[in-house]
Amino acid sequence: MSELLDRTVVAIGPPDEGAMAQARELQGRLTKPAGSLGRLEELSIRLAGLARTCPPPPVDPAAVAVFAGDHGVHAQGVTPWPREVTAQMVHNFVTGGAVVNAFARQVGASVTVVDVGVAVELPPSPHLLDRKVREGTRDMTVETAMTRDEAIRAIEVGIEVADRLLDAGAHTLITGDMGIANTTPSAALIAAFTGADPGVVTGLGTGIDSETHHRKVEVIRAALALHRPSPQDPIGVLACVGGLEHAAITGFILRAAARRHPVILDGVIACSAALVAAAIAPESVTAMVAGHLSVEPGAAAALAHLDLSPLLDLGLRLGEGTGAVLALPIVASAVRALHEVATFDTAGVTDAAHGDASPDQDRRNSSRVGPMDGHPVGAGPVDVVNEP
Ligand SMILES: Cc1cc2ncn([C@H]3O[C@H](COP(=O)(O)O)[C@@H](O)[C@H]3O)c2cc1C
Ligand SMILES: O=C(O)c1cccnc1
Repeated sequence: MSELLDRTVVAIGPPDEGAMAQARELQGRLTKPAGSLGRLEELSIRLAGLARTCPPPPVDPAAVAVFAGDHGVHAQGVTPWPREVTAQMVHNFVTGGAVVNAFARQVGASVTVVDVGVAVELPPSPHLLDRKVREGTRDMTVETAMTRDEAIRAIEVGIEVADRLLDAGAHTLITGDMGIANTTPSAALIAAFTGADPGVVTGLGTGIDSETHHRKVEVIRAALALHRPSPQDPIGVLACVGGLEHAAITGFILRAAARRHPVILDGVIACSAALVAAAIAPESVTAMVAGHLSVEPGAAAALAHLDLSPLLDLGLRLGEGTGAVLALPIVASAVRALHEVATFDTAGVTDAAHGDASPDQDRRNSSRVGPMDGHPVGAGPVDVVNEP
């Protein structure tokens, strides 16, 4: 591996059972029926285990990193879009015009754009991190997409970007990607790690006809037959059939896990990179939050393999980080509940389990539930309860 990657992997540890037990117990005391927040309760407990404290820190601020790279396998006709669109979209990201920019503004997340392997030289921009490892991968049906060294250097780019964003104050990281043809290496990685047939985990990407889909599946079969990558050697798999942005996202996830911050996964590209991260460091899964379920069939296969369930299912098939950004307010709300919701004892609400509402008037008046006490009902305008 490399010194930086080694250090990152060694720092990844198990969830803190004590903090999880505390969060579970606190969820049971909040003024709501036990279990009524469904999967948000499980999520809050998991995030307490990750942070080793209950309640875990608020998820804001959040930062998206969009890793961009090109793909040699584009030459095999696996996508209708010309390769130039990767560079053109990078320009769109840095000028704030892509979907991920709009969605990130909606939720108050920052967007950082990283060139880890775009095939052409990009004009310098104060909004673009130039971390190009090489100008696109090689064609995986002919040779390995990357050398091992290139794959490791791209992983290190992801580690460095995670550090940069966390050091700048981000609490939650969000994965983003851009790379025309990148659903092909994603499906290849997913087939390699899950053992699923490429015909089952390969989707339509940006939108292809059935003839192109057939070709895409055969291209993936050919690459896997050529390299016979072993999941026991995750970096080898990544180098043979992955992409530079997949490698960077792998490093980004590993560093988030090492520093015990949540990382929200976007669609099929992120899910395939998450398989690489989990194969390198199984405990990194603790830090992963599945933002949404991409239409790409490989995403469901990867998430099942990781035992993660997606928060949203909106029929998205875009990438860039869009689905993960949309999930951010849900993750934030899950944590906020542990910080702000009153407990049965402090709020004077009768708990079905104990039947003993606290009648203590002082405590009731200082609780966060019932702040409208004292307002005559129906007598003119009433102050809003929540500050914005
Ligand atoms: C205009 C445009 C914006 C995008 N934003 C994300 N993707 C997404 O689509 C591409 C993967 O699909 P495929 O494997 O079929 O080429 C990636 O660039 C991914 O980020 C886009 C694609 C296009 C065309
Ligand atoms: O799931 C994704 O992220 C995705 C799906 C189709 C095309 N690009 C990205």
